[in-house]
Amino acid sequence: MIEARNLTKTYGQKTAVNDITFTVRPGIVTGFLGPNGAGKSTTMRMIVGLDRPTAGRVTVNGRYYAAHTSPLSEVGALLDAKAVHTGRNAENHLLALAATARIPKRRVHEVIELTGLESVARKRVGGFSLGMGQRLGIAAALLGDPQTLILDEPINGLDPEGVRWVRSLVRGLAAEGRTVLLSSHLMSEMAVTADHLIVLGKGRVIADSPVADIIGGASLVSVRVRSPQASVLASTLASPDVTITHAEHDMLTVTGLDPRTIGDLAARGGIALHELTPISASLEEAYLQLTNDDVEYRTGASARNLEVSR
Ligand SMILES: Nc1ncnc2c1ncn2[C@@H]1O[C@H](COP(=O)(O)OP(=O)(O)OP(=O)(O)O)[C@@H](O)[C@H]1O
Repeated sequence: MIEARNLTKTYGQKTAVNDITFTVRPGIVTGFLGPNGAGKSTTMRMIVGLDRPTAGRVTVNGRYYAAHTSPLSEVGALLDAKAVHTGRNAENHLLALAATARIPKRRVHEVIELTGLESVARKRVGGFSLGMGQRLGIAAALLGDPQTLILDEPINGLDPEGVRWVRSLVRGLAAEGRTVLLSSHLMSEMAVTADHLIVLGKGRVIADSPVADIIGGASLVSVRVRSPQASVLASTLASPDVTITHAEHDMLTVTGLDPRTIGDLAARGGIALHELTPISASLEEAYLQLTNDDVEYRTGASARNLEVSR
């Protein structure tokens, strides 16, 4: 369990993390989200003692990271996959890490196998692709067989097979009762990997809820309506705040009215309905609604008009 209480970090005038309190529980995957610069990496670094809080505290299983007798066996972290000695080969990198933490050599070979690095284990890390570097970072995080895992953008650079592998790995680790904190900007992946989300915005916690609640809390995106009199229905529903797309000859997609109002207006006009389906928001849409006021670095209006899949 990771417990942050009134955790704050300032760099000069900049408040990167602003008085945040949260608990990351064992047995589930907790996603850590937020726009660029929201404070996720700073928080993760404070959890593993790489940054000292300006105020407040964060503990893992009731103790500060540094107070654990064998920190690598308590907490495994992937924070910056590039932070390795590029001249070493992967196996030697892991052997060196294992030696400092009195972890047996056998475990190095286990994590190499677990992360699919067998064929490149004797290759220089400097020549690794982004994806292989990520796998090596995950191997290092797993080395001490820790109860708690903190993975900052672990799927960055991974191919679809690698992404799926990380998903089943973290879900498996959580199912074993471990605590897993995972950050990613890929919402579609978070939606299928995480059970719970903590969302930061400008250094504050703006949501701390199960994934389903965050999606459920977003406003309805649209309603799919089928009617043999679709054109008549479209004129009945038309108003300045309503957008209607005539997708197929008998199907409309309506934005700006809820299903009940559409049903009532159709009944009043004597129009038969064959389907009335609310289309709920995807996690990406829910996330964008949630963080709308907390985006520090905006790319322009087009960033809000992402084509989303559901
Ligand atoms: N060492 C530092 N010195 C000064 N400012 C810093 C330092 N580290 C982080 N910051 C600032 O603190 C804020 C939070 O940064 P942080 O890297 O924690 O955000 P993040 O949520 O991880 O972002 P991203 O998604 O881009 O990785 C940013 O405004 C960043 O510029």
